[in-house]
Amino acid sequence: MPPFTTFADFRNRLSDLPLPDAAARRAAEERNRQLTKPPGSLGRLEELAVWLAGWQGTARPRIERPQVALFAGNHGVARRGVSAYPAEVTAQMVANFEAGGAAINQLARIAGARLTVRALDLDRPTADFTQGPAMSEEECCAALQAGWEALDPEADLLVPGEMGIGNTTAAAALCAAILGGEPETWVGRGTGVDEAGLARKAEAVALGLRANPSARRDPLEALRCLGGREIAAMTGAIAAARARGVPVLLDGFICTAAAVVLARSVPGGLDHALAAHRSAEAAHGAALEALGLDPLLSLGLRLGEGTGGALAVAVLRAACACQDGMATFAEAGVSG
Ligand SMILES: O=C(O)c1ccc[n+]([C@@H]2O[C@H](COP(=O)([O-])O)[C@@H](O)[C@H]2O)c1
Ligand SMILES: Cc1cc2nc[nH]c2cc1C
Repeated sequence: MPPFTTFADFRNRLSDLPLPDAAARRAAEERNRQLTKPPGSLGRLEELAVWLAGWQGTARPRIERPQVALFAGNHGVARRGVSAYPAEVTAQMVANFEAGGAAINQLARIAGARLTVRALDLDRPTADFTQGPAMSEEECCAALQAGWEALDPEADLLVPGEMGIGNTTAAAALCAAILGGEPETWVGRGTGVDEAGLARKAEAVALGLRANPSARRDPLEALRCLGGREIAAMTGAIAAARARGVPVLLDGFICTAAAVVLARSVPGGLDHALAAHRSAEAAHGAALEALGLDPLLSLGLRLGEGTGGALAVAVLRAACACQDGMATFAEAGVSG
């Protein structure tokens, strides 16, 4: 397939989306009813098994090849004192991911997930969005395309992850433009900024909305004007997974902002996604609520990198193990 170079190409690629298999869902519900437990006693695990059954087209779904697709990008807005860390940390952490020394390397390993890392033009930060658009449509499409291509054709579950100093400010601006509300309600402590840093973040978001009036008109335009390359790449990867019917576990606030773009630009675009966790970033709960997503975990994480998503793979595996391995009442001779 040719790479998309316009937002229209991107939308076209998502015009005919697969639906979950209703017969497989019913078969999974039927099997679930026969397993040796009181109905509903495995709580959300039961819903997860049925949900996965729909996407995998089988009553006994399994997670065999999960992928954590990690993207890194640099942000012009980082020059405005909106992060507790300098922008060089983005590239330094990419080296750390490649050497196996970051949190996500450990969590992807114990999740049995393949970790792929894609750094996007780190020596060419996006433009400072308080002065005008962060990216051209061409640049934004190149990042969407990089994300689309990063999805492993053999993956049966995707966890998008990100690293980008300053990106909680970009994510806050995206949420404000697409979901509405005041800048102050969307900014949070990120990597750990103080009160003054928080005020600079709110100001940057307010200036960004003023400097980019087109951002409120269209979610992909918001992505171009206020987002960043790693955010656009996550949108592209989540979209590629949707086109292939591969389930997605969303990570923290920045990943959720990338998902907001897709949810609000393509009908049903996020039907294949669950929220892995609610991060400690103040506005993450509100962003999840706007998407109608109820997070699986809440562990106070605020790291990004796909860490919350990688942790939640174990929850999906647990749902599959029970659905597949439990005996039925008839098999076990247990009175139903
Ligand atoms: O995932 C989250 O909810 C999350 C919350 C706070 C910070 N982060 C990570 O921290 C970086 C952004 O923080 P900041 O303060 O530089 O905007 C970026 O690399 C994210 O992966 C991630
Ligand atoms: C050290 C460090 C690691 C990170 N991983 C994701 N975001 C990060 C931000 C910092 C500062």
